[in-house]
Amino acid sequence: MPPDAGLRGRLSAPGYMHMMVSRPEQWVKPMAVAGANQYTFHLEATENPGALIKDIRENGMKVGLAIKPGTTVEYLAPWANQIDMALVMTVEPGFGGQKFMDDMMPKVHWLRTQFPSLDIEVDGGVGPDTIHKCAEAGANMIVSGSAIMRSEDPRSVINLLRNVCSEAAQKRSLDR
Ligand SMILES: O=C(CO)[C@H](O)[C@H](O)COP(=O)(O)O
Repeated sequence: MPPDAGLRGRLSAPGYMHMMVSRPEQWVKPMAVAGANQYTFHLEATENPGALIKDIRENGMKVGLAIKPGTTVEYLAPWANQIDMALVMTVEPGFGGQKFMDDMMPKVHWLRTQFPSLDIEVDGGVGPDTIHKCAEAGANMIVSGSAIMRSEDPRSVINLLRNVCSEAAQKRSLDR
């Protein structure tokens, strides 16, 4: 998205930016100016996550922190109390249509156990066949591309994904 002032308020959904880029520091200001509400960067892409978190907040955005499949959740944990959302990638970043990695679910489960009120997102290969695993592990935000776009009934897929997540969240809150 090119830097363009004034998107905030004109977007029908929050402007959540997932920056799969190197040197994420350089896009904070342009995204804020463009109207982004949340800026998610990859832990692997910066040498100073603390400074970047501070900069994102000072630019009026919420903070998301993503980890690639090869990064263990212990690297994210020290930042968890300073962020709004943890993003566990369930494919290698790059392109849609890849196979969901089941073995990322222990990361989600661990984060949910340690940080009950943190937003936890999964991204990659999420659809009707995999959503139950994500929701049961504790994800409350999902990214789904192919499963929706390739469906003959995208609306029903979206509804299913939403319902599975909200039922799991409701169950968790009753169990607490
Ligand atoms: O950007 C991605 C990977 O880099 C996402 O995984 C992708 O956009 C979501 O698509 P899909 O549901 O097809 O995995």
